[in-house]
Amino acid sequence: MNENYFVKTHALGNEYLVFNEEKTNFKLTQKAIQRICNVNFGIGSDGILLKVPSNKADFGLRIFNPDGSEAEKSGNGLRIFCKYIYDYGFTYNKEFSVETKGGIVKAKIIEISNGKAKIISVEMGKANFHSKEIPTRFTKTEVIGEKLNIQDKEYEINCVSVGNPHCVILKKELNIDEIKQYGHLIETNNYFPNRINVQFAKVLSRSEAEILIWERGAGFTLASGTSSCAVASVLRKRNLVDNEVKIKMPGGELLIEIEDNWNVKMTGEVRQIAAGTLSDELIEDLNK
Ligand SMILES: N[C@H](CCC[C@H](N)C(=O)O)C(=O)O
Repeated sequence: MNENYFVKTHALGNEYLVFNEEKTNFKLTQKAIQRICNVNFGIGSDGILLKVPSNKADFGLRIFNPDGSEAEKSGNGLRIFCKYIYDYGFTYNKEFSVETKGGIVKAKIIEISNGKAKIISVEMGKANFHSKEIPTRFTKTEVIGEKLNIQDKEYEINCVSVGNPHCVILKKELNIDEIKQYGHLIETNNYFPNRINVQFAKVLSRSEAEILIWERGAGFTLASGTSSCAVASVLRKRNLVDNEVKIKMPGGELLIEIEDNWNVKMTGEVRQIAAGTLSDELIEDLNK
């Protein structure tokens, strides 16, 4: 593998660039991440995944949002990373563990097509509703059905961590303009010290929900794995769904399974878009 080699892969239209820390000769500073993720001055991406060493799991992963902030976890990012690990021969096993800042997860390659991983499932860990641990500044132990005023709107919010923080709002109808207008205001609201990912969710049945996503540090995205896990957990907590929930997003669908002890499992597709090498000129600019 060349120096500064990257792979660009999408999971339901949520795209990430994967780099191997051992093979990069530039520093992934906040400015470098913003530049690489910018479609005009860089490659363009919803985030960056960096393969790093781990002494607790088979592989280590760091996840960066396009604004340069670091995320504890990413569901689509994890499936994309696992595909990279399998496709590029870092392991021949179909099951392995990955350490993220938001905990260690177990991944399983479920379907292989032409020798490449296509469907992957990840045991994402436990959904955590404890408001301080999410974290939120609400004084109640759990933030389920709490009121949050944002300008002219009064939202009823439900907060959960699946390794990273989420704020789920149940809706009768989903409106893209509304999440684009209010998403950032909720993300950066004073109640959320580490900012927060935001979802609007419409329940379709006991086994299906449709969602829109506003991601912390990224904005409106077509799909999000941890968002799907967060919504399914909140809907289960409110007893609006059963243990298996199909989450429909603008970019596609994920299957989320919630065990009675709040262990969350996510299964879905991943497809590679391109692979290549960053140019010397870009590296020169990144190292400036
Ligand atoms: N923006 C998220 C990380 C990416 C999550 C998303 N892309 C996913 O698939 O889970 C955060 O700051 O927590």
